[in-house]
Amino acid sequence: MSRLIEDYGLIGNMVTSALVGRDGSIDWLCVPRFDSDACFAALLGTPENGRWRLYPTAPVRRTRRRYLPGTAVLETVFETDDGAVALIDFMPPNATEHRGELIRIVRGLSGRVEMGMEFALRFGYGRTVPWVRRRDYGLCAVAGPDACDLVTPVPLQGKDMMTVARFTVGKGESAPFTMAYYPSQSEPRFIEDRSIVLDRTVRWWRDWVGRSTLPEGGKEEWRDALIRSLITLKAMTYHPSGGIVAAPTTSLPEHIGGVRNWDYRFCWIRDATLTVYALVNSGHFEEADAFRLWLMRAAAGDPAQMQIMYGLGGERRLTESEITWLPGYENSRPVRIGNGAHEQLQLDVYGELIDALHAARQSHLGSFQAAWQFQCTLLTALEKLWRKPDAGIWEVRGAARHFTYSKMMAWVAFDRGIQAVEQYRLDGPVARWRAVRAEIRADIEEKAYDAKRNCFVQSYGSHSLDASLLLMAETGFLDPADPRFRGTVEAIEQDLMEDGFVLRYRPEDTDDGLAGEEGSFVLCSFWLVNAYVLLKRYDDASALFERLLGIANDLGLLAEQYDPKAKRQLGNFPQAFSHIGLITAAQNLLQAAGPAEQRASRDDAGAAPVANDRAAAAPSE
Ligand SMILES: OC[C@H]1O[C@H](O[C@H]2O[C@H](CO)[C@@H](O)[C@H](O)[C@H]2O)[C@H](O)[C@@H](O)[C@@H]1O
Repeated sequence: MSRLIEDYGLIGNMVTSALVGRDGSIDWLCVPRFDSDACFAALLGTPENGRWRLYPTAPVRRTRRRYLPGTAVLETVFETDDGAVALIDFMPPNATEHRGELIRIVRGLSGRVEMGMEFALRFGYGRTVPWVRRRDYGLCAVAGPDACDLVTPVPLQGKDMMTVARFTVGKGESAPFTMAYYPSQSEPRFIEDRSIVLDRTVRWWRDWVGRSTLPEGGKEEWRDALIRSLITLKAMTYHPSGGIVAAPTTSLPEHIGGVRNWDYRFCWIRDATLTVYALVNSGHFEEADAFRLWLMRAAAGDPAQMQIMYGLGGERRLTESEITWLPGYENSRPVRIGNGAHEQLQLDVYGELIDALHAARQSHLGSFQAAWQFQCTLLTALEKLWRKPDAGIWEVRGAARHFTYSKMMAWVAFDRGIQAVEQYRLDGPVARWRAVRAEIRADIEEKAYDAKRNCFVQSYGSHSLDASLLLMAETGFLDPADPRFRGTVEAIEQDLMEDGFVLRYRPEDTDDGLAGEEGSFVLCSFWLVNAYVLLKRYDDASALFERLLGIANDLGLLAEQYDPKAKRQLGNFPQAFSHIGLITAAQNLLQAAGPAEQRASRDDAGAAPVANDRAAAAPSE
């Protein structure tokens, strides 16, 4: 299939999600969970790999689409010479780990439009053709552990290993379809009136959005983009356990035709904690608490065995393998499932986690006694680990090295531990932690600073830049007024910017163990917005933010990367990282003291911003 990545919209039920093309074809759906096998995999193959298409049979003159405001309900309007229809796609948020529904309603808006339907269900990532039986309500399809009903009053027919239909819809009429999936050994569930479920789903999303705390004022488009990103992050949470996926897709390429294709349908501690951070800053505490409990269960046991990522239920074995029968998006092979990164050492996750738990503590979330004991154990493990080379935030598959960002986040981990003792009178070996914190700082300042260029570098002894260094002030490691921060930002602008967007690093300068190139990394450009805010370069910050809003698709969705030459999105879609970046940058631009400034100044959440008090908080340094 050669639809652009940005031609897709996302619908979801906080257990799984689907990608709907602007032509009305659902080309990606994994059931029952985000990380289950896909039953529609045309996204990474051909229509024979499974899809569900609803379309006007006459030529479409114009297509427009939008989410119903404040919801994840997608409406696509097709205009033909015979009239116009709206296709409404959504997944009710009452799904479980075993069952869920995808609902499609075709509504006549004007004239009389003939519609076609093609339903090709292929379990097992596009390979397994189910056994399909006719029912008075539609059809029932079964293959191995999976079953699915298609419930509709529209007459269905079998053709070429698919189910097809032709029907017409006049103004004011509608044709509903429910795809209900469940384990094949159980009974199908009663299907409710679709318009009642639609109303309930719309209300559910609007109630959720209504609980957000949004910055006052600012441009309407910025606020709309922020709300869309919040909804998109919420759609990536896995309600049964509190886990959060990095993205709901696998193997959308970082370079068309290349090998940089990864499975993101798992819970990375880094991505999830940053998601929680963005949600908490927007008033959504429930997700944070659910994630904290998920984390305590996932990482329970020997801290030396803590992984950088887990399955949605906390599963540890995420063995990477290839789906050889799928040709890949625009022939970008291999299509991978599982992710070998789960076995890597990535030191930054300790800092991200302890920083997020610190932020949660400042927001007075839940019971923190268990979380505090857990953090103390992590710091004990990190005391032994922080000197080791690692795979870094970008999960390089080349040789391990001493990444500056990893060391800085180890500094953050001890720093937040010390703050917890100082500010909340928690019990911990603070003198020892202060000594480790000072040792890490000295190590970084000695080995990762290029005095000639006045900038920090990607790893000890290297001359390459890395966009993660944009966070040096936001994490509190450097004062925003430190000339070395300004120097680092300027060096990144010179070395890593292409056509106005930021690369995470230059693959030609960084042995990441992989062939080929990649696009600019969307999150990194948002980090530059935040760095500009901290440097008080507000015009540059707004201009870059606007440019970034311009690369989102018409629905406000962002993939992991963007190719500024080809002007198209790349990588898994939509990606939590990109939407986290958008939310945080919007808050930094719209609030007098946004999250970057609060984090940089280590201000207590909710309190008035104060000047950076690093010297006072870190007397031993
Ligand atoms: O580019 C190599 C690596 O790419 C993926 O990692 C990226 O996505 C992760 C999930 O969003 C994110 O946490 C990480 O920072 C990114 O570099 C992939 O998952 C890795 O297996 C791969 O080595």
